[in-house]
Amino acid sequence: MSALPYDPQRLHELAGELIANVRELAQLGWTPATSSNFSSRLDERHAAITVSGRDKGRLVEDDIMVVDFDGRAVGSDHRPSAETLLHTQLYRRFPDVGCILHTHSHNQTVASRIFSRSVRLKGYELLKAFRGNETHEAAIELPVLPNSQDMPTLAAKVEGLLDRGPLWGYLIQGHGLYAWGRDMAEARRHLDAFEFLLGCELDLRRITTVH
Ligand SMILES: CSC[C@@H](O)[C@@H](O)C(=O)COP(=O)(O)O
Ligand SMILES: [Zn+2]
Repeated sequence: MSALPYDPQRLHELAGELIANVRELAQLGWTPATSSNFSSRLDERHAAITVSGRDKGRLVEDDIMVVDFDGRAVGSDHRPSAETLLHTQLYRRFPDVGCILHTHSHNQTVASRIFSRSVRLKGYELLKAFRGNETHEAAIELPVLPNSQDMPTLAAKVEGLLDRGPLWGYLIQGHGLYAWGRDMAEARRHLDAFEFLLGCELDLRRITTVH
């Protein structure tokens, strides 16, 4: 029996899934210069999360560590992602959140600087990619938060947003996107949909500006 307070076999499986998915995201250019961080819920008290500062395009199993929901390293002395609190706050608050993906793509970064408070996504068939949306006639808000290096400040702003209604993600100004879901597949779907729709919104802005 393992002395660890989590299931090491489950950690191994989740690490494999994180590594495979993050590699794809890195190949898309969404994790430049060691940016971005990723996690999966391990159980009701622990998450597997990327070690801070690692090259997300070249992750190996040692680059995935365990934290408890207070953000403390468990079973290793690695330093967890600088933004661990933005992950653990979602795991604590929503028992059905199973995976959180944070990326710094070009579209996400540009959009986060152009749209000041939120991006309203409306009239797209792809809105149905977001859990709970059945029709393109819906509109969803992607909030934009001011950036901060102070994670408790950022996390408090996120809590305020979460109090207002359902969210699938948020942008941080000049920084990137957080998206989540019940599992990796759903979190990827939400992340991919946000990326695609932000690209559309940026193109629409360009076209409108040219004419
Ligand atoms: C390399 S700058 C990006 C970081 O400051 C941060 O925003 C980020 O996404 C990655 O931080 P990390 O501590 O590796 O999880
Ligand atoms: Zn970041």
